[in-house]
Amino acid sequence: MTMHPSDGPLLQVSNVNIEYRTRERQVRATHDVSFDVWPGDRFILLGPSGCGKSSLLKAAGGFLTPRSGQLSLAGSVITSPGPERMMVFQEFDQLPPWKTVLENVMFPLLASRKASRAEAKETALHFLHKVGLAEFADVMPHMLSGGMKQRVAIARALAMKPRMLLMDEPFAALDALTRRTMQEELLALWEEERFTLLFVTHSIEEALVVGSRILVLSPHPGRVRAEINCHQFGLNDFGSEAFQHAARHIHDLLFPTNGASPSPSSGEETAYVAATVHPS
Ligand SMILES: Nc1ncnc2c1ncn2[C@@H]1O[C@H](COP(=O)(O)OP(=O)(O)OP(=O)(O)O)[C@@H](O)[C@H]1O
Repeated sequence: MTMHPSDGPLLQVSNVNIEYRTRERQVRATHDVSFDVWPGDRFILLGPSGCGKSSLLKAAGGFLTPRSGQLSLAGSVITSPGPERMMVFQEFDQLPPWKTVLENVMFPLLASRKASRAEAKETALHFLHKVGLAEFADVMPHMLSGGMKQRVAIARALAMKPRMLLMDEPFAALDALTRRTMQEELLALWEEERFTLLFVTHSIEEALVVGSRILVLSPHPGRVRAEINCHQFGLNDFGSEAFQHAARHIHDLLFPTNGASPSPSSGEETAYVAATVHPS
């Protein structure tokens, strides 16, 4: 990581409107979404199905262009995918099945000409070791469990030393225990590598555990509902009163009752979560 926090946000998302147009219809996925991700942030996009989380992640990845507004990485407008933004998806089939685990991790390093074959192998083995899979380097992906495949995908992304790691519900298809372990491992990797993370989830608990900041989105089209600081929570806080309170608070933001706008900044709530709520 070469950027210093004083250099400004790493990712700037400004008034982004994303639309999909098919022959039959036009779908507005996001409306006027703005947020900043700073170097070293673990920034979460949280919201119900259809609020445009994946669309925003794809736009940050350079896989789609917003109808209006813009996304910039370190001041340069994002117009296409690039090796400095690596993506990890939810699906277990993101690893080409004809390549071994090692070849899978080496592939982006070789394809982007970032490393010679020997360097790529060394880096790939280093990151496979970090995710606990060095012994599986010569195995084919179909012989791995879902969690192991996700670990390979994470190793493959981190091996590129990206400026930003983009993760689209990477643990959503895993069983609860594996999901918890993977969250733990991701946080341990972050402690070591301090990468900048943009992470999509629809789980409030996962957002609070994995994130340092949460952008809460409301659906149809996706709008910013609130921004919440949550760096104080870790895996050991799951059952704590403060954690439960923060989770309830986010739940109320996502599902306001009687159309009322919840007020997060009143009284005792501020002791648990620092939030900026945006008017609906
Ligand atoms: N390729 C596409 N063509 C047309 N509409 C799309 C396309 N991709 C997404 N959409 C629509 O855009 C909206 C936002 O979708 P998106 O996948 O970004 O939301 P999401 O919050 O990630 O949802 P989920 O949690 O269900 O994945 C939805 O209404 C969806 O139907």
